[in-house]
Amino acid sequence: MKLDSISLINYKSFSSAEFEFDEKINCFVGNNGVGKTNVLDAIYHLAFAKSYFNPITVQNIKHDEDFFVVNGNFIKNDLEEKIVVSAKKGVKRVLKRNGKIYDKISDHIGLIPLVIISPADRDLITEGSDTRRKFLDGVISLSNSVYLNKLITYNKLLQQRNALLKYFYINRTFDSDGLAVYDEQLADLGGSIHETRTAFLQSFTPIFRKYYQQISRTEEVVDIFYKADFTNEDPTQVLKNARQKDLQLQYTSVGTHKDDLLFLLNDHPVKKYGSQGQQKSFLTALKLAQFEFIKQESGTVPILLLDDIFDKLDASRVAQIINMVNDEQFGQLFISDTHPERTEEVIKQTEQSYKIFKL
Ligand SMILES: Nc1ncnc2c1ncn2[C@@H]1O[C@H](COP(=O)(O)OP(=O)(O)OP(=O)(O)O)[C@@H](O)[C@H]1O
Repeated sequence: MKLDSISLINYKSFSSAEFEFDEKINCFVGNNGVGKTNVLDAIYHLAFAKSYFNPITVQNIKHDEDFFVVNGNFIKNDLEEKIVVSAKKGVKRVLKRNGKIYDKISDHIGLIPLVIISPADRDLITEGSDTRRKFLDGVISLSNSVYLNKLITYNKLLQQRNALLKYFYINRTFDSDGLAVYDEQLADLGGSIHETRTAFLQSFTPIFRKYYQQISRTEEVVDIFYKADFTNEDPTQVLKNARQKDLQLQYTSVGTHKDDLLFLLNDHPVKKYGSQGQQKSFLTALKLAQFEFIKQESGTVPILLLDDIFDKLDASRVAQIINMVNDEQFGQLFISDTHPERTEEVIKQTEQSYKIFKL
């Protein structure tokens, strides 16, 4: 998977720009705010039809303009893939592949395998459990559409059960059988979602730990603990036990929609006890494990975007990361950094072809 070139019109800070890329390493360097991350985000936009940083599409249109267009020329399996994503104020965004507009944008997801590692990933550590579930579900769903459908159905049922709880509360009524219908279905789907997540984490966690070890080269031990309501107990019983509480709360307080991942460093929460560099290493290892999974499942080497990767990491960890991604199992890289000299020095050591774009 290679990106040959992109052009941007009215994308964030850019009025108009074109870039022709090296097939291995591409670096964007320059001061804060010059648009390095914006270029990476434009590439992300081509793969996922949305920004990694700003989910509100129109806010990615350059200030005082009405539209943006991002054009990318990829090569996948020796074939050209011309992807164009555009958005206009007041109109739905449009995504085209080789001149043909997608009816369903979701059909595009997966065509351009891509992983981004960015300071914004810290949300995975600092934000609520939904951020971590999204990450987990995103990786699993890429190769498991049955799982994705189960998640969608589970969420629909959950909304219906919550509406029923609200109805009971407002009307001071209760219908045990009515609730039981939802409980059974939620327990069934939730139990299966829990099983898939457990099995996934069993294979994902060792890979993640391997990457953390490679980055840190220390005795530090990291782990991911899966915190779930539907464990060994019968999920129907778990839901039943929570009924009184749910009726008061008017929503379903237990289930797979409450699952969380606890990120641990030497048995302690990395959020509380990890240094900034350790947290960044943790997140980088998570994303590299995600990369390995996507590669396995798609059979294509994903594009890797490393946004501000050198920030907060010591020289040894930076060198380890660059060594790792220099390995032939990694493909084309896009890196952003504020220090041109530092970037070039590190990149030269890889003895790979590279291009530096001074913005
Ligand atoms: N819709 C928009 N229209 C115009 N400018 C925008 C828009 N969205 C973001 N920007 C501008 O883009 C700039 C940020 O660019 P970017 O995040 O790419 O910087 P960077 O070079 O990566 O900086 P840093 O080194 O601080 O990470 C800011 O000046 C911001 O105001």
